[in-house]
Amino acid sequence: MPAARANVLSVSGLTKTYGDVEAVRGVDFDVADGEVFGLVGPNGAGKTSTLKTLAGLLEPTSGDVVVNGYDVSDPEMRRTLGFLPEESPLYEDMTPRSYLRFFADLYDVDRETADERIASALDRLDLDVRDRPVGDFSKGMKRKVAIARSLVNDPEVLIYDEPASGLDPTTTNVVIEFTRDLAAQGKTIVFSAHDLHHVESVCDRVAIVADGRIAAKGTLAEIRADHGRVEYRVFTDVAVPDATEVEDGRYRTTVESMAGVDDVRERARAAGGDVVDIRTRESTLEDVFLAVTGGRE
Ligand SMILES: Nc1ncnc2c1ncn2[C@@H]1O[C@H](COP(=O)(O)OP(=O)(O)OP(=O)(O)O)[C@@H](O)[C@H]1O
Repeated sequence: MPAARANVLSVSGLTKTYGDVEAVRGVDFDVADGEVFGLVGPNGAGKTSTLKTLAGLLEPTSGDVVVNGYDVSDPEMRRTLGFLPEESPLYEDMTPRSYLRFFADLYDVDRETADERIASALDRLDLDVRDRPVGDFSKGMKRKVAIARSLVNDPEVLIYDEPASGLDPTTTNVVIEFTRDLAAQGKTIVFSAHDLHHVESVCDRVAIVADGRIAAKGTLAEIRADHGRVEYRVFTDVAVPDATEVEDGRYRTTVESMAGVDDVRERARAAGGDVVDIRTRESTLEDVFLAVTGGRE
């Protein structure tokens, strides 16, 4: 059995309130070294508040957040992580190169190392235009510059708030592939997303957040086992109670257990027909998401 990886990030009993609004109401999770952890949830669930707290930009109302061995209130902690905010305003007059050099200087990265990191990130993100002001850039190009910015200090931990939201499909793919690359290099990544397919394709573990709480958490297999269910679609050649006619003379009944399948078979035989096909369907992450969040998008 491989040795357990150390936790790089640990959140316990986190709450965040804004006046009367309880945005985060007791969130707990740990993220191991090199793991990709996804937060998904409907609008207003508390994802951004949680991520900004992890990045040291918001003070928790209560609870403990430890990143890379630092309490989140320790300014040193911020040097060890890279944060990509949901909206990242850039200095519009600067070129990507001058903008990214400016941030590298803030982290005391020497010029040669900074230029190597900047070129490598922009190459991998497919951003060729480097000498025009960022103000002329499309949303996708600006997002790539913001992603490169999160890497200038070569952080171990990356906190990305909806890295691919609002981007066209090509740019989305570049960003998702890039996130995968970072994971393959061993970075620890916590990110939020609306698109469940991104989460499914990139994350080792996921938390589904609703109303400031974690409604489900674990690997996709664990979440499915805890919250999902198996459906059996039983096809018969005669009508049985509760069946839907799917084509001429072929009926479908959906049940949730083998006993249910047997029941349909008995009824079909009693009606002079039989079961002609059975298909099983396991819950997808989307089914679980809709079930645990009460169907909110
Ligand atoms: N600065 C603030 N002042 C007051 N309320 C806030 C503030 N920031 C967030 N909220 C409220 O806190 C709740 C959680 O917001 P948050 O942005 O953390 O959710 P989210 O899951 O990231 O949503 P989205 O997917 O829409 O970005 C919402 O009800 C939001 O209106």
